[in-house]
Amino acid sequence: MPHVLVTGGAGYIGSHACKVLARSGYVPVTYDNLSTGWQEAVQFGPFEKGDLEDRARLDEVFARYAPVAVMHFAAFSQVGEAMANPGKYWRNNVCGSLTLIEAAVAAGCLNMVFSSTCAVYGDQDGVTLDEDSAQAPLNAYGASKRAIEDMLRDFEASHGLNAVIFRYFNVAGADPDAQIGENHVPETHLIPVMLEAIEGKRPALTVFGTDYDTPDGTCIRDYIHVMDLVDAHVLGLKWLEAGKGSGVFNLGSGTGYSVREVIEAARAVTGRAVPHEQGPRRGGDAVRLVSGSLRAERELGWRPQRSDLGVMIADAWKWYQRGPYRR
Ligand SMILES: NC(=O)c1ccc[n+]([C@@H]2O[C@H](COP(=O)([O-])OP(=O)(O)OC[C@H]3O[C@@H](n4cnc5c(N)ncnc54)[C@H](O)[C@@H]3O)[C@@H](O)[C@H]2O)c1
Ligand SMILES: O=c1ccn([C@@H]2O[C@H](COP(=O)(O)OP(=O)(O)O[C@H]3O[C@H](CO)[C@H](O)[C@H](O)[C@H]3O)[C@@H](O)[C@H]2O)c(=O)[nH]1
Repeated sequence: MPHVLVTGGAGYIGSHACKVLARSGYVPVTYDNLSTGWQEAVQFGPFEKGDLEDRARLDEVFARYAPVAVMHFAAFSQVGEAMANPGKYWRNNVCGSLTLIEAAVAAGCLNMVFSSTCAVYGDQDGVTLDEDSAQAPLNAYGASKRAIEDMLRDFEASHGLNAVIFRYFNVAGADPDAQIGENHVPETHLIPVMLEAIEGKRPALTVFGTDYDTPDGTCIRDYIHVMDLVDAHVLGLKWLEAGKGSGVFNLGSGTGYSVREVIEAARAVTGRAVPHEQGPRRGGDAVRLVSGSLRAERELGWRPQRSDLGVMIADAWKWYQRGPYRR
């Protein structure tokens, strides 16, 4: 069976990708330094511990498995942390990706699926975003991802590297079997933070800003189920294997929900109130990020199945109740 090198395969999205790759006839080889990931999440193929910046280790792993492609998830990805410590983001995300890309090209592995983000767009004043929207990242995280996109284009021009770039909106939910799920320490993402507040693991959810120019004053995001997202990755891999070249695709549901609407949906799904309080705006947050593109559906044949807000929260809740991985 063909091998796929999955950087960040011990993390939230990467581990779900490994599950879907394994059932699609590939052997996912996880390459991860466990900085934010979990060895317990690596259940669907071999694990190679290593850092993106360790070129010798990468060369060894490419030589050992001769992967047909790389799925590159490994990165730091918290907006708040990127505002406080931009150097950490430029070094890990950009320098790490450069080392990986050079190693892939040297090994003759010229297909890459890359995790980018809607944070490359920044705030576009209430516009729904398609792949050609202007880019103005508001933080070092989004800027680091935009730089990697540029890097991939340069390596395509000079070395024939083909890249499918996916710009994710807000990824949510968990494996419906609850075998794997989202587990960040500390957790910063809205839905798992809400579930922690419901369970009393934190006193309350702080709503970051209630004075935005939106119908209820809170930020609007487009949530996409992690299983739908990783299904798109397998389609992207097949696109590359079919020799269709590089492409950029938004991955979102096209529907925006405010923070208050997500809180209400969590109450409806769990039957429990979400303890919450109003707080100041969080630096680096865009007001509204919603995908306005059907390119992935049109060109890849992608059909999201589980990206209803209630289903995403129900799957995250089921995983949360099973009990997350522990350090
Ligand atoms: N979660 C979201 O909503 C979201 C949205 C847009 C984009 N993304 C992107 O998706 C990707 C995966 O995000 P996630 O939520 O699964 O994050 P995660 O933190 O759960 O997973 C990232 C994984 O990468 C590993 N890693 C980080 N730096 C590494 C390095 N230098 N060498 C080796 N391994 C390293 C971590 O240990 C972790 O297992 C990231 O690139 C992120 O920017 C996520
Ligand atoms: O405790 C919290 C956590 C979040 N929020 C709000 O909930 C919304 C979603 O916040 P998340 O932290 O869950 O997600 P982000 O939109 O900040 O970030 C996500 O989208 C980004 C693009 O903007 C990046 O791609 C990032 O990796 C991905 O997690 C935001 O309006 C945020 O202000 C709160 O009010 N309280």
